[in-house]
Amino acid sequence: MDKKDIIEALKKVYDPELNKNLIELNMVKNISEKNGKVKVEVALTTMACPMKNTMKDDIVNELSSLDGVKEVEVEFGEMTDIEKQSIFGKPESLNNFQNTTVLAIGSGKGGVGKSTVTANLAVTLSNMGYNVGLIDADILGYSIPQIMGIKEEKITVVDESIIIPISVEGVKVMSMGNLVGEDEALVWRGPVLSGVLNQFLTEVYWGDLDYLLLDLPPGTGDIPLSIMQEVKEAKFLIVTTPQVTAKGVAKRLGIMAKKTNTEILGVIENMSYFICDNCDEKHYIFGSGEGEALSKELEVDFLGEIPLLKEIRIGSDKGVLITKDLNSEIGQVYKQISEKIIKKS
Ligand SMILES: Nc1ncnc2c1ncn2[C@@H]1O[C@H](COP(=O)(O)OP(=O)(O)OP(=O)(O)O)[C@@H](O)[C@H]1O
Repeated sequence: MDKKDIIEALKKVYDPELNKNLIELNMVKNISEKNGKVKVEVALTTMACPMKNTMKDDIVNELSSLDGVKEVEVEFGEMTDIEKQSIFGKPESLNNFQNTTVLAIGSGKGGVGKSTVTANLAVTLSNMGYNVGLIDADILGYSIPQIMGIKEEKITVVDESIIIPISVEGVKVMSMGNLVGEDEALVWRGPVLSGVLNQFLTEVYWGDLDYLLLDLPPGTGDIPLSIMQEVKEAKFLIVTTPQVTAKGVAKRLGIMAKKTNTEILGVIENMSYFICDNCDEKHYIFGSGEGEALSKELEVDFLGEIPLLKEIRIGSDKGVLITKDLNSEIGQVYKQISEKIIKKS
């Protein structure tokens, strides 16, 4: 039996998601044959690949049709990070973002208001006269279109290759939510998600930006890590709430940033206090001082406290940005935080 025949047969087996054959994708790591028994070792982009069984069946079918093959064994392994990058690409070194400050906004826990803070920071920076872009890097759990009132809008693609972001309140926005239907089931794999983010970074026509904000998924998963490792220009902002539990998990993100030598611009505490309608006093209902304590523990700046406001919640439910008016009370809170960011970036 000639190995060349086996390779030719494997060229007929495609990764259904990537639409390329196994040889082209360099997925076949080893082929052995003894007395009509063929063993093929295949490296997948992830062991959780939902197409594993389909690929196995295809390999068995193709190889069984070769003369002399009596038995086919398929063994799966996983590609190395470098091999994955050769398939999905790496973000370019942000060539067209030479004069852009990239701000990656992360949190430990979900629900601390990171997306709300990102959207309002973007609008505030834009109101202060800067050119601002925003990438919803929470590819599957996107909420930026809802918060910014652009749920119904669709991204424009010119000449099948130039992707034009949506403009809202002067901010250019790119979110998966404007590319797919709201309830569309997205069962994507880690490397594919990173691939989408790379595309957002490299294939979208952003023009000249002063600031590019990335709304990260919560926690310390693949996306925050790949940004820390690959988007060297990114500076991190950590959003937390006054609860001790939120601080604990946010700290892990900070530690991850430190380990990867990623700059942390500072910590923002959201939902810090509630101003009572009747007595006009600040009530620290979730506790106080945890955001500042986190910044001290991470040895980074504390950038400010954002109040818990009914209007903020209503605003994001309705897609109305509360910081549209830079001179409003909340507009001023965001302006002060933005000024600190500008100074440090
Ligand atoms: N300062 C605030 N005052 C009142 N409500 C707020 C405030 N910040 C955020 N919210 C509300 O909290 C909810 C969660 O906010 P958001 O979606 O921004 O959180 P998140 O941290 O991005 O969550 P996830 O990471 O899980 O997507 C929303 O309903 C939002 O309107």
